Amino acid sequence: MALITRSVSVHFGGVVALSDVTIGFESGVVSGVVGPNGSGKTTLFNALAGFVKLADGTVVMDEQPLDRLRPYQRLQPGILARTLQTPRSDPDMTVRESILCGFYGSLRAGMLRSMLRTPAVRRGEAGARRQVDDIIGALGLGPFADMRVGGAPIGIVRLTDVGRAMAADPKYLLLDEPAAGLDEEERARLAAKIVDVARSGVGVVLIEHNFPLIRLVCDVVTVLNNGQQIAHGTPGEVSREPQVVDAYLGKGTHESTSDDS
Ligand SMILES: Nc1ncnc2c1ncn2[C@@H]1O[C@H](COP(=O)(O)OP(=O)(O)OP(=O)(O)O)[C@@H](O)[C@H]1O
Repeated sequence: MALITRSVSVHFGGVVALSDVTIGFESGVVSGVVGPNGSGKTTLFNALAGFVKLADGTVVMDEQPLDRLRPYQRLQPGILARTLQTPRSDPDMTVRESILCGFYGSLRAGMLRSMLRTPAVRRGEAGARRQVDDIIGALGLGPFADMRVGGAPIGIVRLTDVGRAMAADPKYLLLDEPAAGLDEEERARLAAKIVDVARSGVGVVLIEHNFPLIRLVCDVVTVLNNGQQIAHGTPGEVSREPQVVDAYLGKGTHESTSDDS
């Protein structure tokens, strides 16, 4: 099972944001996407989620083409979830409420059953609350659970956004720089949870600038440059590719990456 872009190109006027990109993001795997600023990483997520028009190519999930599905049809609980580079949680919600929102679609029980609070509705809510507690615990958000998102530090806001996306129980989880602004401890917890989620069968795709984090969590990495895929392989393999070093990692990193596998 995989989420695949096949020969995808995206243009913004004269700007070629993606050019003939074919990548498969597999279930149960953490796939990294790296590249310099403006290389097309977020556009790739927008192409997967249906937020941009493809100039060419197609997006396929588990052998089904997604091209006719609009973003709200792709970003459904149990299908696809994503976080944005700049989280957009409601600032007046608490961290716990915000994560609980991730369950919203899977809890939709119809107005009448919800109003009557039938046993099935109550069981669904209780199950969701338990899972929220698990996510809060795994991401270390316990001390912040009742804090308003609007008053929380950026690292907590970002982790809340990741928690909300995880709560949607997606088949594929797209994380756009989720570790930006996190301290070392938060990053380590996030890394462990990402790997956990992938091992439970979810295909996790991670845009990340921090290469040590990529090494820690990613099974495979794709490197983009100027909208083109310039490398694909394990973190160790791609970090040894001269064109990746030149385009992204910076000269002088050959030595520091050479003992990696
Ligand atoms: N809505 C848009 N309209 C016009 N140009 C855009 C739009 N979105 C992206 N671009 C351009 O497409 C190219 C790829 O941008 P994209 O945001 O995908 O890169 P990125 O790798 O995610 O960058 P960053 O690391 O800075 O987030 C850039 O040249 C960018 O300026």
